[in-house]
Amino acid sequence: MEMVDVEAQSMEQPPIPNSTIFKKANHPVTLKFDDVVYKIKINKSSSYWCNKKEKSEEKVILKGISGLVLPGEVLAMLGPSGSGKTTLLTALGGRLGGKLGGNITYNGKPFSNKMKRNTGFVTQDDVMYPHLTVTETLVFTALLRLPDTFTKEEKVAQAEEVITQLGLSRCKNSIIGGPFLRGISGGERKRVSVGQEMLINPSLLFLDEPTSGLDSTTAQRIVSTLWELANGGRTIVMTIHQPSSRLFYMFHKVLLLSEGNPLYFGEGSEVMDYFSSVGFAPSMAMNPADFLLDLANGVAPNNDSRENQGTIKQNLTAAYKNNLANQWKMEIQRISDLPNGDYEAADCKQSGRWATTWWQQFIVLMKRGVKERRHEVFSGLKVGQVLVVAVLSGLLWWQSDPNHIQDRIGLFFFFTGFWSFFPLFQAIFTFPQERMMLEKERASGMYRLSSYFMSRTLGDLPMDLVLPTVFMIITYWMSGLKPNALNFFESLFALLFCVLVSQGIGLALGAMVMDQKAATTLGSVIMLAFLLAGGYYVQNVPVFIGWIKYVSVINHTYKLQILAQYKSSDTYRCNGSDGALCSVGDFPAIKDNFEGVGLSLFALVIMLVGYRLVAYIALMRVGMTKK
Ligand SMILES: Nc1ncnc2c1ncn2[C@@H]1O[C@H](COP(=O)(O)OP(=O)(O)OP(=O)(O)O)[C@@H](O)[C@H]1O
Repeated sequence: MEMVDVEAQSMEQPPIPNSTIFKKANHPVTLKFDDVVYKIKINKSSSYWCNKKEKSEEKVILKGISGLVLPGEVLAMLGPSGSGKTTLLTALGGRLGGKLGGNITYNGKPFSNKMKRNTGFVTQDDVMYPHLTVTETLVFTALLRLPDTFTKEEKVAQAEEVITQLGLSRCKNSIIGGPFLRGISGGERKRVSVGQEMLINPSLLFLDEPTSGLDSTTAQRIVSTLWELANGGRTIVMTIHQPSSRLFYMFHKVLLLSEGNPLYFGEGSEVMDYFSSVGFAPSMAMNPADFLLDLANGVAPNNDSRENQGTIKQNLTAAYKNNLANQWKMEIQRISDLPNGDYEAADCKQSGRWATTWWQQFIVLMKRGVKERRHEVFSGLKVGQVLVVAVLSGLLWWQSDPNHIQDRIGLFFFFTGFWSFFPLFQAIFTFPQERMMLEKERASGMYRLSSYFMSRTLGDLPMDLVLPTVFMIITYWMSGLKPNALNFFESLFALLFCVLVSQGIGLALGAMVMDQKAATTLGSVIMLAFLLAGGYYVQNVPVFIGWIKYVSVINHTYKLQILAQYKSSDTYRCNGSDGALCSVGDFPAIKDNFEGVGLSLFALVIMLVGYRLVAYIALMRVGMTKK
């Protein structure tokens, strides 16, 4: 109920007439697509029962689609589920790689980075950070996507203007929300998604099902907004499932698809006449969109027997080829492309592929990350967990006797184990959780991967290092380890090294696997192997498996922890407090740890950099699109 009220209230807002956002398009685009064919290879699943082998097969998703959209026009692509609408939209938006045939041009040129900056793409899922407010979402997008020719104040003003124009003023300070977090309504969220693209004032705008899941009034408002945008000389292409007749008549052009075949392309207002002319007139007055979807499903008026459905689709495909295909091919040839001169010239000034500098991207992404994750980083649960473990271990080892070497090395091993597992499992979710956002933003060329990577890995670092430091202060002094600043800082240094390397392993696993469940399973197996080879449980390892200890972060940091407290020449009373003095260097469980310190430090440095490099390389495949 509350949702409806907010929606209704925001709809009452009148548009501002002198808006720059709704003014004319900067660089109008004529979009032509001729005979677009898209094929994919699919692995035909083998039959379990017949024990057949797996075969790969080519599937044709788009079977020769042509069309033309001029500046000022809205093209709606209709068709049943699976007919190829999203695939075609993605192809036209320059985001589809693979076997794409045919010819797609934008003012006579293929898709380029320049065109990318002039293109908005609103995906079906509204991928946004749930904890940011509407204003924060749009301002951060403006700061990243608008070029440096705008000042920071102008970018913020542009975001404010989009908020007003899209009727979002009443919810501008509300959070976006997500599956488990109540935020703005679905219609408002969709408008924020559109707003993110509007910020760059694109002349070409693609939208995948912008009205799905919305009530007809909200859908009407969104399509009206798009219609107004088209009026300013923009070229708008959208997919839509089942528009009401009110909406249908707002589309300048309509493309009807069925199983990848075009059944109609042309003026929306002429579609009913066309189908009547080829023998398919509705038997009663009905919403044209319903009628078209029936036809695309092979359901003709007064004839819905299943056997005829295939034949009807074939007839409609043939009718399109005979009546419309050539006509549109000629039209595509006839319509001359808009000159690109001023656009190219303007673009030359904005050199390079990115709207902003590396440093600006880094700073904005860092600020956005801190805002989005403030609740997570300062989570009471996380801090509480660390404090409880610190106090508990401090109590268990309370003022431990220095002569009880076995107890003490147990404590060092516990430090190391806990601070390997904890940061690894925190870091492992980082990239799988952000995958959709990264894909969306990288596809629209918002920032470099390196600036994102650095901001994401450095952003939480202070807090990531504060927690182990607090842990060490509590446990170190409670357990009565050497009361000396040098020893304390050496132990702390070893612990922080362990945290950073384990974090790197988590980041790399998450980025490589990109699946939270699989990554955690893999992470626990790897860490368990490192723990077992850590040098505490077993010292006499068979040679063929002994190499594990060289790659075990736990083994190297455990060694540093021991060295922070003991020298091999130190002595202890080996038979209780009155016993004889023995050398620590001879203590069986640690005697091997007094050698190879340099090697351990070197191995840790390599791991510190190496795992992050692996994570970076693994991320390079995310958001890779055709250019
Ligand atoms: N990468 C892929 N692998 C396998 N099948 C694919 C792939 N991409 C597309 N398809 C298939 O291509 C067809 C068209 O998909 P597409 O998503 O374009 O349809 P759609 O008309 O947008 O459907 P919907 O309205 O349900 O979103 C579907 O049968 C889909 O399963």
